[in-house]
Amino acid sequence: MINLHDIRYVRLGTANLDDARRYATQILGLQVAREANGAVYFRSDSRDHTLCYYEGDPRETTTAFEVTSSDELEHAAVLLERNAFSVVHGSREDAEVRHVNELIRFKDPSGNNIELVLRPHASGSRYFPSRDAGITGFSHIGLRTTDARRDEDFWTRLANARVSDRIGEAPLLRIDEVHHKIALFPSSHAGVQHINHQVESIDDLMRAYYFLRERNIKILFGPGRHPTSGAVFLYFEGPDGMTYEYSTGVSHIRAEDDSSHQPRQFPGVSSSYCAWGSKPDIPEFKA
Ligand SMILES: O=C/C=C/C(C(=O)O)=C(/O)C(=O)O
Ligand SMILES: [Fe+2]
Repeated sequence: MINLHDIRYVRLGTANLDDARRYATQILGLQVAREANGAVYFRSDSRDHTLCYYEGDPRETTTAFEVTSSDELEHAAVLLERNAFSVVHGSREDAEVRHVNELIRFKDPSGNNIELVLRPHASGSRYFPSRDAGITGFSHIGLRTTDARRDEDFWTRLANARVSDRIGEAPLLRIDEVHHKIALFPSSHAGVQHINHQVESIDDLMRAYYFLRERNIKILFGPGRHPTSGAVFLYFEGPDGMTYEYSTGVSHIRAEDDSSHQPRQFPGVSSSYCAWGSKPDIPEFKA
């Protein structure tokens, strides 16, 4: 079993690094950790970085998960290879660029780029956001899947993910007590579908709504409440067509309830995505 300890960072190629930097700081509100070798690293919490934009193809998206020991990393590599996934061991330079001690890379069955990293760096300095967006940290991603059942099997059988709920064929998967850290949304192609940051309160979310509208940032969904995790959310458009989400109040499934938790099946209708009646302008969320 691949033991995913936590989601760690997303790496995104971009054709315009200046625009991406401006957006990530002035709109999203993240802190620049550093700029180096054609890449900008952003912090959202106490970690070294949780987002990296680099000069490259915007269709190239990568998600990293932390594993907790060298044995776990090696075990994951062996298990993946045994199941016919091709695994690349990151070089020393790859690890340095990612501010981790070691990593392996592979593609999930849909072709999503996944990295497993060992000892990703923490930061000794306090997170100091570029604007007061109320961000408390990077929390989850939506991943596109070309076959939701197959990929649910991959994440839950080969790795330690568990299904918290499903909307239609889309599973929301947890790897710790948080309702979900990965959500798989059916699509014709692979790639990160959305990037979630938690904010402190509904006030932050509503402040963001007016802030974004004033700056002509396209609101894609919300404000609303997800019936699944109970989180209040707002989705909006980022550089290169990426979707960003702020949400607050995501539910937890406590360790003592983990084995008895029964995923709920929500139908693929709009009220399963938002309990308040907001309609998504996001293809993967359209009922
Ligand atoms: O619309 C479906 C999304 C559900 C949730 C949730 O329950 O919080 C997400 O955050 C998501 O996967 O986007
Ligand atoms: Fe989300």
